Amino acid sequence: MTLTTPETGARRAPADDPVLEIRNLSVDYGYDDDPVHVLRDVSLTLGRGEVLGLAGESGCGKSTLAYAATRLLPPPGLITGGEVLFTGRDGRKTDILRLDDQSLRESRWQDLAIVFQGAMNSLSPVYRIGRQIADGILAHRPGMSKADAMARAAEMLELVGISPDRLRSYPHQLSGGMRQRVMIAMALALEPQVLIMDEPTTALDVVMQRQIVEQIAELRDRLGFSVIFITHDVSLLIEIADRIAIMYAGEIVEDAASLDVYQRPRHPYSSALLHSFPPLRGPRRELTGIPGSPPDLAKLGGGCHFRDRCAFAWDACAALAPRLTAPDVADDDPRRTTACLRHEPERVAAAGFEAKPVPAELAG
Ligand SMILES: Nc1ncnc2c1ncn2[C@@H]1O[C@H](COP(=O)(O)OP(=O)(O)OP(=O)(O)O)[C@@H](O)[C@H]1O
Repeated sequence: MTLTTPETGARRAPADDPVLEIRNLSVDYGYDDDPVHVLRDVSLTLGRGEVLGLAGESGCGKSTLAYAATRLLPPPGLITGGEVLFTGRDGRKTDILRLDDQSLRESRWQDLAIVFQGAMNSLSPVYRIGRQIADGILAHRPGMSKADAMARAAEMLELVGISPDRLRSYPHQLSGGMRQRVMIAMALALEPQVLIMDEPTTALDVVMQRQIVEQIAELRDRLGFSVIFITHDVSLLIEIADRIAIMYAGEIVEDAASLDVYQRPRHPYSSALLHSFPPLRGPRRELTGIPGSPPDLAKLGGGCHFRDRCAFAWDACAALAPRLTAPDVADDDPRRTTACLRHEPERVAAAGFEAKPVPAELAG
């Protein structure tokens, strides 16, 4: 699989032409006096044509981010701050969080489409899939004839590698992998510029996962849309993503080019996560897992939230919250960021703690 642009064959430069900018997004769950701050000041930029992977253990807030950024967050979730700026093909920026209902309905699926976890189970069992895809198209293109919508549905099925004969199939006549492809076909039918995929392959076996990931990469190369691909399996992201953001306890802790995350992780959590999943290809890595479990977001204190599970933590980590900064490693890509006090020696020293060097494992 290639991570190349169709026009130039060059690897994409990250985010110098942003299509989606999530800035300081914060989300609480609960309306009472003691809500849980699930996302805190999360910022992420998706470049045009880029595949951005978002990885982290279960419960770190990946789905919350996807739902909040698309204004699909169900109660008791509440967006408490931030912006989600979408840049259209004409260069105009709109803040999705501030769109009125009508504009939001128009924007959804046309600008930004979503395939959620278990989406394949949301197909109606009583209608043939051709009708379901065509209905989705007609909801946004009321002037289109039914025949044209059905022709478009056939075209979309072909695009995701399903024979148009299957237009007349009911969902139960398709395998799980085919149903998930139907959902991808539906999401792409209105030619959105951004596709958000939340664990789109988790329910599928490894072979099917791989086929679907390869297909998304191929479609992206062909059609030029941008993707946020969410998964807990960072190895899968190495296969598809140009850039990877690693989330932990509701915050981004590392954001870098995919190969940099894979070969040169700078955050102890990224490194630990890489050692939790077998790579899909390439040399085998020792699988060590991550000791302990993620913190309860309702009981987060100060300092670094990963410190109890981190092999490199020291007393500064209990007192200071790390900030996303350029890693303290010579010759690193200046655009990459990580949130670990090992990379903030001056701040640590200024706060009166001993500054510790970046360990060799995180400086390679
Ligand atoms: N409806 C809700 N009410 C209260 N807390 C919630 C609700 N939904 C999610 N949460 C909490 O928000 C946090 C983030 O959940 P979220 O589903 O976004 O994480 P995730 O990283 O996508 O996990 P997974 O990979 O399991 O989907 C979790 O700690 C979860 O307990």
